[in-house]
Amino acid sequence: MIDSLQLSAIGGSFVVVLAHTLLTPVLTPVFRKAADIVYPYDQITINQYRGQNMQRNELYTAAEAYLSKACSSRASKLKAELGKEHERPVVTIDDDEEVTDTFKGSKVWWYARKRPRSSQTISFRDQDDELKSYRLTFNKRQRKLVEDEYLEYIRKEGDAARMSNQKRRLFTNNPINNSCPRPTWSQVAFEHPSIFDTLAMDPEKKNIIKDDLVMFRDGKEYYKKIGKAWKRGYLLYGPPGTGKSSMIAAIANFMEYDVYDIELTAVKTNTNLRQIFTEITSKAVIVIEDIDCSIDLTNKRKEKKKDEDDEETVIKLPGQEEKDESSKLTLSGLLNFIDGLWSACGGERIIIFTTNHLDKLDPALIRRGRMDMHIEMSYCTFEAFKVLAENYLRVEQHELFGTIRTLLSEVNITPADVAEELMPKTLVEDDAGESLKNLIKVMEDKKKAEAGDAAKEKDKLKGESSA
Ligand SMILES: Nc1ncnc2c1ncn2[C@@H]1O[C@H](COP(=O)(O)OP(=O)(O)OP(=O)(O)O)[C@@H](O)[C@H]1O
Ligand SMILES: [Mg+2]
Repeated sequence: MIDSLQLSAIGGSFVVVLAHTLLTPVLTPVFRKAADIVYPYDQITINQYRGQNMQRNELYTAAEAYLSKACSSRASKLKAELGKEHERPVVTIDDDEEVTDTFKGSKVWWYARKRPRSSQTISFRDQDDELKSYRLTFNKRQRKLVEDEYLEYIRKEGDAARMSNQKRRLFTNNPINNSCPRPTWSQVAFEHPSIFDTLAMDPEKKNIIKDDLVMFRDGKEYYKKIGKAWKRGYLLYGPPGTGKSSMIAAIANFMEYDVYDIELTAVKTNTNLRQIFTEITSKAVIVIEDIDCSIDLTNKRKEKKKDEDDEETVIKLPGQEEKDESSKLTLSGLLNFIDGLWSACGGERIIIFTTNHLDKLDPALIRRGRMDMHIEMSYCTFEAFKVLAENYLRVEQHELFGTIRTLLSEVNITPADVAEELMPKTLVEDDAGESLKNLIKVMEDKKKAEAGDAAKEKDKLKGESSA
């Protein structure tokens, strides 16, 4: 009979691992029965990390949030930290403290444990020299209720509490060097204010993206049914200042996910990449910005014969020596995390690449299925301008809108440049007409400059052909 279990949540199902038996197998049934009468309880241990301490155990995180919400009032030893938006301190039960909970009329005991990490244990979190866990104790008769219903209930309630309590976080991977040979993450509170309403782009396009995100968020069962990992890839491309980073923030805010901003140049090998990926929890937006600057794929591809396998292409990091073959990050390594076997670890993840140069990327990296949706962030259209005018000037209509519409169809101006002109020059100034006139002047100057450039180019071509 198993009396003590270790438990982890992996991709939606619980895996029960035999930890040790409190009663030895040699006990006779009669003796066992007597022992059950003396101590009729079973225990489940929920460790903070699972799998050689490589991955966070999401059941632990959920239990922590659940206990904070539902049981902390019954504990006498508590710890407090600031929650979302610094609004109110969030109180959780302290280490070595026990609280009780009741589920469907049955009482259970939660005990928060902490013990020192042994020197042999591998950790990618150098700051953690202690292993934490919860020990859940319950009457043997409630074993089925706990395993089948209570733990799932804890996970759901805990996840909901975590979302409403916790500040969302922005993670970035630290560079690997002699003093820090293993990949680690740094984190800060994610407080970017960009949302879909403030994003300047065609409302129709915006709605398509929002619908796609909602489909993804609610699609756990669907993804399972079709046998696909629960993840979605978006490729954002367009010139600088068209809102790619703002779109990432809007997606993260819309989904209420944490953001993992991966600095590929700080990753040296496929092993490092695997280590940082396995640390990422679910409900995450994984971002690789300016992917064309982080990696150099095209030159290598050109050197390769056409029929060679794309996926063996070496990703050459800036400054990395050609001869440095031992420490390399390969395209196959990166693809493995986007849609290989490792991509299914964690679940509910959005992967976003951004680039200013779509043509510089290897087609293997951005093919549909890997990057499911390609989103062009374009120069400012009239529809996008109206969003900015509403946000910055609080005007929906103005007599100058007609002129602006015409100019926007004639010159390429980024939403960032339009936003700059619409921004009042002083905090007290609130003259929409003045800001719109400034914008018109900037666009007219741009138009003249472009016309001058075109004329010069024409003259040059004429000169060349007559020579
Ligand atoms: N589509 C947009 N909607 C709203 N604001 C925008 C938009 N595009 C740009 N901006 C404004 O311009 C600033 C720069 O935009 P952002 O950083 O999102 O551009 P980007 O496409 O990521 O540029 P880069 O390619 O240089 O990284 C933002 O802080 C925002 O204020
Ligand atoms: Mg950007």
